[in-house]
Amino acid sequence: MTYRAGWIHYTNVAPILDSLVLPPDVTAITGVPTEMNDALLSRRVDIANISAVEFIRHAAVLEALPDFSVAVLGPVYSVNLFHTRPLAALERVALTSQSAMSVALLEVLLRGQGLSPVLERAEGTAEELLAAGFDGVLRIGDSALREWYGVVGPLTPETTMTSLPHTARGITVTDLAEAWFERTGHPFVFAVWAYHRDNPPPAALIQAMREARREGIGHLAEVAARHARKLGLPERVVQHYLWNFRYHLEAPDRLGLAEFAQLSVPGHAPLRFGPRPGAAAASR
Ligand SMILES: C=C(O[C@@H]1C=C(C(=O)O)C=C[C@H]1O)C(=O)O
Repeated sequence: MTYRAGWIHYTNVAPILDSLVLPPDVTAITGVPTEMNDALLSRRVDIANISAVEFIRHAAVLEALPDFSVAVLGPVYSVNLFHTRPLAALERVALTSQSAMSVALLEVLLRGQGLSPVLERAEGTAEELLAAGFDGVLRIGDSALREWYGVVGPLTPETTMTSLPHTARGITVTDLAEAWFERTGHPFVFAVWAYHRDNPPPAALIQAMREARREGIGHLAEVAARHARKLGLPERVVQHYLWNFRYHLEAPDRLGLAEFAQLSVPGHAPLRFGPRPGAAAASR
């Protein structure tokens, strides 16, 4: 039987997905996070890199690969709240319909500070929505990275990604993963590779994904150069953006995930992960 994968193919997963050679009998479709979340939950696909909050919400039926994540420790650059007033004064915030995870993170961060602006779904660029009367706009993925750089860039030979300002031209960019780090000291996990517990992926697919990730990370400069051209961003920006991700769901990432799970879905079912690489061989 064919095993169906659903990939969120933002630039941040390029180091895993770009060199992936699917084994025979595995097919793949692509889409934005909310589409892939739905596709997995309604079983239109069998495995997907989904918003981690959906994995938490459906922990009773889902399991995740033990060593794959889209996570960061500190800024992520592509999950941004663009705002024209201080956070405490926000009244009306536009949310993208592409995202589940970042919306949940924004809610946790706002609630943690006792803030409750009106949150509304609305599509458009940050500058369009700010001009349309929103005082905050949440954006994710490639367009958020581009818009961030458009507001706070350009890099000069003397500056680095981390030294760029947070405010320029009257717009402040709050990087939600950086805000999470400041609050918790932990990484933030945006996505995990999840599947229904009764339908785990074939070993050949997991193996192919691990090989693809090794290849991608080993050739990060080339991956970054290719995507920089597509995005219309300097290579330096995309290279920094990509090396900054944590793709292996390591112990610190799991800590961050568990902490977020407790805050966002109190009383959730235990989070389950498939066997770690080499676990079967080691226990024989
Ligand atoms: C960091 C990002 O992570 C993505 C954000 C997601 C979400 O907000 O629901 C889901 C999957 C992640 O790969 C990003 O795309 O900017």
